Amino acid sequence: MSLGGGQMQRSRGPTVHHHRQHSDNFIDSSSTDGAWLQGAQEVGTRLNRNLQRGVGREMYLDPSSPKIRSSSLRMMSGDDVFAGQFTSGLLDIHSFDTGLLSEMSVTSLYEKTAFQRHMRGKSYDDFEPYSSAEKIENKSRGPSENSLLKNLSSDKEKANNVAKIKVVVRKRPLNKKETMKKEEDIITIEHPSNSLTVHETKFKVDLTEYVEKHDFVFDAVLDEKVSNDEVYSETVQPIVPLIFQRTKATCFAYGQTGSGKTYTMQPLPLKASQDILSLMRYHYRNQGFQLYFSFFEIYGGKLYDLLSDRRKLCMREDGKQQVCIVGLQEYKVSDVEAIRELIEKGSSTRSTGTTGANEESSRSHAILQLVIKRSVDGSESKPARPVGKLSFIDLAGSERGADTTDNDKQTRMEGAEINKSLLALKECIRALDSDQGHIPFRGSKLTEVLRDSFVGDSRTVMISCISPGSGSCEHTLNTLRYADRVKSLSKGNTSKKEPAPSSSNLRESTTLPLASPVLQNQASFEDSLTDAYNGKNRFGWQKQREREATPPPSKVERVPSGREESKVVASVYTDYRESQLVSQEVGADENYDHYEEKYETPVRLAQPKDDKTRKPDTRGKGRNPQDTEIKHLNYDDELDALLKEEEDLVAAHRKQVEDTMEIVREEMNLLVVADKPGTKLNDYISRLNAVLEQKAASITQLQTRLAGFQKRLNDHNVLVSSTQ
Ligand SMILES: Nc1ncnc2c1ncn2[C@@H]1O[C@H](COP(=O)(O)OP(=O)(O)OP(=O)(O)O)[C@@H](O)[C@H]1O
Repeated sequence: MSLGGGQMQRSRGPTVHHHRQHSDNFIDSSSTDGAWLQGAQEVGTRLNRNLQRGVGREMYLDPSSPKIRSSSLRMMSGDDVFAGQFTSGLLDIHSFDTGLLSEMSVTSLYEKTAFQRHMRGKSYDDFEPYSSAEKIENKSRGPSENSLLKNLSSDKEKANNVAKIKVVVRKRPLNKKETMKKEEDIITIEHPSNSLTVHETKFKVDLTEYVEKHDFVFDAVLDEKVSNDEVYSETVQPIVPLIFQRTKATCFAYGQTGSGKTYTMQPLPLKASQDILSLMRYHYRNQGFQLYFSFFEIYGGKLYDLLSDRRKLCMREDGKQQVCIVGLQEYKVSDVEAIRELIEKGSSTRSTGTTGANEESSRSHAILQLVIKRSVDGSESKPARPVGKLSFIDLAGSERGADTTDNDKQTRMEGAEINKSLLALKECIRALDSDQGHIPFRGSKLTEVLRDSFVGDSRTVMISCISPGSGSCEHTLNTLRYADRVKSLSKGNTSKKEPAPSSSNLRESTTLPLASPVLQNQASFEDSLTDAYNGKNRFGWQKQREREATPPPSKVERVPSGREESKVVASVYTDYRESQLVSQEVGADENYDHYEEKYETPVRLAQPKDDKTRKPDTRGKGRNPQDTEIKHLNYDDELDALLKEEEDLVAAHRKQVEDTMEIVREEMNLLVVADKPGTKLNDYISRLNAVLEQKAASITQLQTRLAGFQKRLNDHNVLVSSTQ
């Protein structure tokens, strides 16, 4: 097997690691600041210092989150260090004035094919993604843009083949802590097949060490040498053009604390914004598209606006079951610089805490949304209505629920909430991918908020982040199993079972080809509408048109475009009272783009699991209670199966411990009898004790998880009985 990335080292020597990406607090422990905005965002951090000074001080004084430690504090404490220091990248940004550049026609862009090149391995520097991106935009024919336009030029048919769910795994390099602890890199990656193997060290009952291999296959597997730019071109870039065609796309990172979720997610929105703005500027020029930005977090089941002093938000459902986030500030943005500032501002306000694995660990799910709107007649003077949405979710660490070392009440509550939402998210994705009529979005706040991303023409990209160290083996396997389950039900593979661990069980890839999402060659927006009307859009375009007469959301802050003004805008905050009133109005008017047709869709008749060809009936309006019951039963069955699996796991572990203890007792008896000077009996006993402790710890963890499952099952039953 050719080893991509970190070769597993069975020797105990220092493990070689790659350190291609800039990270102050990675490997070099002298600095531990920065998570969401780390490394590549230093430039922005410096630029945004004034903004932080002006508005950041009260943000972390929220009494409802006593454990929250805002990174604003730390950033502000470093003012002296950064004052007046700008990198050349930043100066480069300012040396360009996009407004003065003449716009290049799409045709001429296509002619510049010599400039088109594949992003992988040749992308612009990770250290200054924003400045580089800005330069590319201004040059009008940089790789990012051309890559996008290339997508646009391909056959439209292929767009329909873009997988609804794409599961990508990213492995980070060993960090300094792991290296110091002499942890081995236990992940090997094989590139052409996108397969990955976890080498888990285990002990037989006679305490002989052996390695168990767990093989997985995903849509893409990215090793520690892959840059953030490459991550972007592999994950989000292909779906950017689709959001101009009424697609709701969601990209989220999943994985244990410290595995690189924030590091991975943080640059993506900005890169996506860059591409969106380029498309608006060149491909959809003068078609009235506008880009809106919002950023909030879900912490302990509550919503907070990260761009508005962590103001508490409420989620309400209107009469048509549309979710409105009351009070959420949306910013109209028209240049990358403004977006960067907003990202920085929101990130510095996010709830973080310190864990053993990560100095600045995210305690919340952060949701950053880019909404494309379009004014009714294509002119910017008229109110805009939402067209498509791209949501980025940086999830809290996946292992929080099983975190037994940090088990104060608040952490346990955080863990319970996080577990609940992760399970609910998985259920929604699975339902979504198997075209089920019923999407269980009520399972958690997270999925409720993302409700409109789970209906209609949606796309989901899941980036599973894993730590390579042997000390994280169990969490890594959990992450990969979660990812595997999300993927395994997609496109004809209904197996829920994870592969039996062995060295030769590499499964066939369940993935679809990584087709570029494609739009019609130089298609106009009107062309897209025609396609939607012809049945490609499950929302029903007719209704959409009727609703277009509805006034637009008045909660949107009108942001003047241009670099100078954008800074002002980023720090403008409307009066709380006013925004509440306006937001409530918005909710009442239901003037957000509604896709109520989908929500009113009757739950379809349960179909045989192997019948993949039948499509759900999304046209009728009637609701058959019997069908609903069947659906709920199916959902119950799934949860029961999950629970059963978990119980079996616990039982298996318990049995293993009992067997081991039995053997230990027998062995000890023999050894005690045979003990003579030099038999190293004590060594032997302490090794046995270590094994027992390890087993006991994993049983405790499993029991905690089991309790979580049971609670969710109860919640679920309550929910089912209340909806019946
Ligand atoms: N691919 C990578 N290359 C270099 N450094 C990385 C990479 N991934 C993560 N890191 C570093 O690892 C540390 C932890 O990463 P990060 O904060 O993104 O983890 P996380 O999964 O978001 O954790 P949490 O769930 O606790 O918030 C950071 O210092 C980050 O710079």
